[in-house]
Amino acid sequence: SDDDDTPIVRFQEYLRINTAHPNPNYAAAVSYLTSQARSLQLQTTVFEFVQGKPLLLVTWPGSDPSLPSLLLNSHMDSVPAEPSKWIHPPFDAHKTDDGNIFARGAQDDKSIAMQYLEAIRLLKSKSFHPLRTLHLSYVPDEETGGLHGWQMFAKSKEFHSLNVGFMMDEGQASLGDEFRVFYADRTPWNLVIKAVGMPGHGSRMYDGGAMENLMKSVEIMTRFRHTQFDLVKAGLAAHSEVISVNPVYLKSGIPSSVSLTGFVMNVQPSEAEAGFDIRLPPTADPDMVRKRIMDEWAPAHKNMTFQIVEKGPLRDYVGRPLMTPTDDSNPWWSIFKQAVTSAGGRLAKPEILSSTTDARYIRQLGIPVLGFSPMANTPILLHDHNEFLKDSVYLTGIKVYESIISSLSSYEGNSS
Ligand code: MET
Ligand SMILES: [Zn+2]
Ligand SMILES: [Zn+2]
Repeated sequence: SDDDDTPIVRFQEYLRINTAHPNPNYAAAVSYLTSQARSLQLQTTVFEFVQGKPLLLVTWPGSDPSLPSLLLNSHMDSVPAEPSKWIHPPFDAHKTDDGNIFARGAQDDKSIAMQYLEAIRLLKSKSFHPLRTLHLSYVPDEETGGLHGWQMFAKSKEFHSLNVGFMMDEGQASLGDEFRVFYADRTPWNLVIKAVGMPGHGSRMYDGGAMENLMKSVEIMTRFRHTQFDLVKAGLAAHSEVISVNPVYLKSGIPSSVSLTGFVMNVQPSEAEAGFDIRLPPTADPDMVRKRIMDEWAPAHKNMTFQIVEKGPLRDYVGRPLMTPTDDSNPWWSIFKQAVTSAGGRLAKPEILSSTTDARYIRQLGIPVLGFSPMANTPILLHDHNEFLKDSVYLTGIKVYESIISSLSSYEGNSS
């Protein structure tokens, strides 16, 4: 019946596929999206740059395939959810009487994944034909940093052959009436620092233990963190404009029994480590941060070691910061803005995203990318408990993409 095949029901079906780490069910997601795309007579291709991590490309050929194409991206994976902390199970996609659909991924970013397809459905029902070819990409591994997803895709001849002129990726919900739009991200570094020191009896006070060495570093890092956070608190910078340094784990101590009463607590360990989520804005100087880590945060003369995993680029191949122009120098920006307006939407001032998306891998190639998830009047719940999206907000987003796709794909200009 009509009731069990509506845009909302299809959104719920996609949300019920558990693609949360550490075991995202990519096969089920690809299969569902493929069947949706085929039902719209779209072409589908699956790439598998890394075994078990498929990437689905959906294509709506334009009437002039020689023009640079458009790409709308979303990632299939989600961060984990703690079901016991949710008021509705995170993979039930339960819809409340007031229309809120609860699911991990409802905002980040399964909404846009399905809105793209629903917008195409509307356009096809109106016999719209794109001039430029439109691609949708459904990618793995975003939440872990994209090393097995977009990092590989962006380097591939398969991507190059798509001749992408402009791309859109995920954005973030907006508390107010205006949609938010992002022209840059911060780049993540994962930093692990390790300290070693003399082990000893738990009752002894001595200098240079591993825990002490680690904690001294953590103090120094905390001071740096405050210099950055103070700028934000004083209103001198946005979160996205400073370098964030946040501890995400501490690990040390003698592995021992589970019960506290039977727990050995009288050995000072000989090794201790801490992990940090660091985010660098596009204008940050990575060498300054590397130098600080070497000289102050994990200095070799204090027997400390460190490892940085740089999850993605900070600059494009010419050495410019990864920022997409949001002025008249970028025709895609003007078309996008006009398309949102003509769908009845309003845009907030363009921002840098304080978190990170796969867009950095595509901006590195010199291709303009805007981050956008049309969710106005919505609490920002990505990665949080009880992530939800209201049905009416979701449906409005489909109309917004209908306008965006129709405008962008009709653009005749020959600028890439
Ligand atoms: C660690 S790479 C980025 C993953 C995720 N989008 C985040 O911002 O945390
Ligand atoms: Zn996301
Ligand atoms: Zn996320």
